[in-house]
Amino acid sequence: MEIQVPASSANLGPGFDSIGIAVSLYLHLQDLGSSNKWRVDHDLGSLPHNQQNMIVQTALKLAPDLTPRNLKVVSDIPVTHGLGSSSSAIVAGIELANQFANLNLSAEEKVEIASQIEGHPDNVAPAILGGLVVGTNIGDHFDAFAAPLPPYDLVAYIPEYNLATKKARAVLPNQLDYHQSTHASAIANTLVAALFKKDYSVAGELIEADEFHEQYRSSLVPELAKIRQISHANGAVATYLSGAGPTVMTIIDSEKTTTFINAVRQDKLNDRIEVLHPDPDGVVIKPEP
Ligand SMILES: Nc1ncnc2c1ncn2[C@@H]1O[C@H](COP(=O)(O)OP(=O)(O)O)[C@@H](O)[C@H]1O
Ligand SMILES: N[C@@H](CCOP(=O)(O)O)C(=O)O
Repeated sequence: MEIQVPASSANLGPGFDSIGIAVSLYLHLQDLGSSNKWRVDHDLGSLPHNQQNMIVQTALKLAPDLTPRNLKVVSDIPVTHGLGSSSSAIVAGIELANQFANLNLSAEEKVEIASQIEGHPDNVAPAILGGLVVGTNIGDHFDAFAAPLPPYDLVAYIPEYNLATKKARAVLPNQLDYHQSTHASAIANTLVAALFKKDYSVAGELIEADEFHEQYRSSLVPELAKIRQISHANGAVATYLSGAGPTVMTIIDSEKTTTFINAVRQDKLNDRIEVLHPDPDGVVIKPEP
C-alpha cells in the first residue's frame, strides 16, 4: 500500500490561512510491513527515522495502539520551503492511521484533524481534498469550498535557504489597525469572488494586493520583489509568496513560461525552479504495484 500526498501552496496573497492550492510535487509513503519498532527510511536530511518522525507522531495521535511498521518515504517536496511539507507529512500520518486502525475517517474529518494539528487549514485542506480550496474553522467545524482550477502553470522559484513557517510567522504583527484590517479583508473577499468567477485578470491584481503578510515577510525573501518585477515584464497573472516562503510562486500562461524562466535566469537567479500544475485529487491510496 502506498499513500501519495501532494504539496500545497498557501495564501495566494491575501488568502492568509484560508486559501491554498494542491500542486504537482508529491510525498509517497510506502508501507513495508509490521515490525517491533517504528522505522522510517528516507533521504530527507535530518528528519527523524524513528517514532519521533512527524508522520508516525501524527498516526499515533489518532491511534495510540497502532502496531509499529517499517515505512519508506520518498518525497520531492522541499522541507521548510513554503510548499506545505509539514502538511503533507501530517496528512500522510492521518491516512496511515486511517488505513491501519480502520478509522473510516471522512474527508471532512481528516481536514478537521489535520487543521488542528497544523494550526491553520490552508495547506492541509488542498493536500487532502485536492485543487484550490477556500476554507476556515468556525467553532469546532471546518467549512471549505473548492474553487475552479486556474488554467495556468505555477512556476515555483525555490531558494536554497530554509525558512521555517514558525520563524516567518514570528515576524507578523500582533495587531492590525482596524481600517487596515477591513481593507485587507475586502481585498481577500474580492479575490475569492474573482477566483470563483474565473476572472484571472482581476484575481491577479488582488493576489498582489495582499495587506496581511507579504510586506512583513518580504525582507526575509528578497527574491519576491525581483521575480514579481520579471513576471510583470513577461505577462504573468501574478506572483506571490508561497505559504510562509521562501518559495516564490508565479501564475502564468503556459505559452509564456519558458520566456519567463529565461528572464529569471538572466537576472542571475539560479535556484531550483519547478513548473507545477494544480493537483485535482489530493491524498490518494494506491494498491501494491
Ligand atoms: N516528509 C516529512 N516527514 C516527516 N516530517 C516532515 C516531513 N516534511 C516536513 N516535515 C516536518 O515539517 C517541518 C517543516 O515544516 P514547516 O516549517 O511548516 O515548513 P513547510 O513550509 O515545508 O511546511 C520539518 O522540520 C519537519 O518537522
Ligand atoms: N498561512 C500559513 C501558510 C504556511 O505555509 P507553509 O507551506 O510555509 O507551511 C502562513 O503563511 O504562515
